[in-house]
Amino acid sequence: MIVLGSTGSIGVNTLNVARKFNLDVEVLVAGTNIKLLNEQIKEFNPKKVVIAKKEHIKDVNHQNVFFGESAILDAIENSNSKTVVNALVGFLGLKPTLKAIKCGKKLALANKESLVVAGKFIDQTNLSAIDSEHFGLWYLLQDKKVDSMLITASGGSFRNYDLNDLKNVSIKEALKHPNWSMGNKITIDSATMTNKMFELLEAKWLFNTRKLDAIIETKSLIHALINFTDGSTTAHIANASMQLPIAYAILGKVEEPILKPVDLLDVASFEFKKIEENRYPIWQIKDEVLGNPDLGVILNAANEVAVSKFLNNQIGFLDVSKITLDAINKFNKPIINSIDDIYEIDKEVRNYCES
Ligand SMILES: NC(=O)C1=CN([C@@H]2O[C@H](COP(=O)(O)OP(=O)(O)OC[C@H]3O[C@@H](n4cnc5c(N)ncnc54)[C@H](OP(=O)(O)O)[C@@H]3O)[C@@H](O)[C@H]2O)C=CC1
Ligand SMILES: CC(=O)[C@@H](O)[C@H](O)COP(=O)(O)O
Ligand SMILES: [Mn+2]
Repeated sequence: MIVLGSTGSIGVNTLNVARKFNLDVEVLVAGTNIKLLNEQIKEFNPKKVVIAKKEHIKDVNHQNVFFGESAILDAIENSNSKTVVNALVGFLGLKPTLKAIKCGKKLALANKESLVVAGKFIDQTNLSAIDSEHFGLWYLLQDKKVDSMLITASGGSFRNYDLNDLKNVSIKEALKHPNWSMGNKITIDSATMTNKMFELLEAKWLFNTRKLDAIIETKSLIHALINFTDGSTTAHIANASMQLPIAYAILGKVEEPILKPVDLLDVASFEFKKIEENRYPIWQIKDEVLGNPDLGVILNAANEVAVSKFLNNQIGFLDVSKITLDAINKFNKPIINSIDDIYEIDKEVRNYCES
């Protein structure tokens, strides 16, 4: 298989699954963590490696190293592998998603931004999503009439902070997720609840319904619930590890043990909470965004600019949601008829939010 983003949180978990099931790794794609990449090269012996920057090529212990976006696309096109795992973060993942689909590859898609911005143009015939909540929904779906679907949120790094303190929180505090170990960008998305907004859009495209909502479950052990028309509700419960969703997305069927089952006596109790708009201002636009999923490209572009500014110490935590809400207010009627429209609007929104 090809692993895009092999040095990230999902990438490393993907290679853990590859090790466990003895899967062949033909191409590794990484950004700037060359030390970890070199360890991965040594263990998995890929035929080709792609990195972000030309100046790092000399540090990579491999004969066949390329760099940049077009090299990622070429690597997908010229590979023998049937499966591509896209664990890149952000808008950068969209072109590789489209290329993998065009080349007829099976796509294990962690890069949720691809669906957020371009869900209506993404052919899902050979696609499996790598996201704990959507894996949960997929696992729960059975041949019964579904009324609605619920995904859960942890509440993020600041779920217990006094609201008055949110103005001055540090980057270090924001990166302390209560339950999951993930990359920086998604950890901030989780703290603002934008990750859950993305996941509602992701679910809309994956399951073709708008009867969707999210609630907080503080232990991240219940990932998804389905309300069936008959009045029953089922819940997907699993320990917080991405190895289960990744294994299913790559292998389709898994009969070996992957995780230890949750010990409910040990857990003792669950706590559920409403997602409040005063703590998570982004939640004000939930219905608007679900009602018009084309807003996903605006939401994503503004959020990427804002999160990057926050992580570079240029703005405060509360400004992240402010920038995103302002962009949604400004670009509230996007006209999107093609993938090219998406690249154009993405650029326009980024320019607006940067200025
Ligand atoms: N982490 C999780 O548990 C979950 C993540 N997701 C989604 O999966 C995706 C990945 O998340 P996560 O693994 O946490 O993110 P990380 O930040 O941990 O990893 C991102 C990966 O992309 C690589 N990368 C970044 N920029 C470039 C570039 N220009 N060229 C090539 N490679 C690049 C990074 O390389 P390097 O580090 O070497 O610079 C790294 O390997 C996101 O879309 C996220 O929303 C979804 C559900 C759960
Ligand atoms: C592991 C995973 O799927 C993440 O998307 C996770 O859900 C993020 O945590 P939050 O529930 O805090 O957004
Ligand atoms: Mn998730």
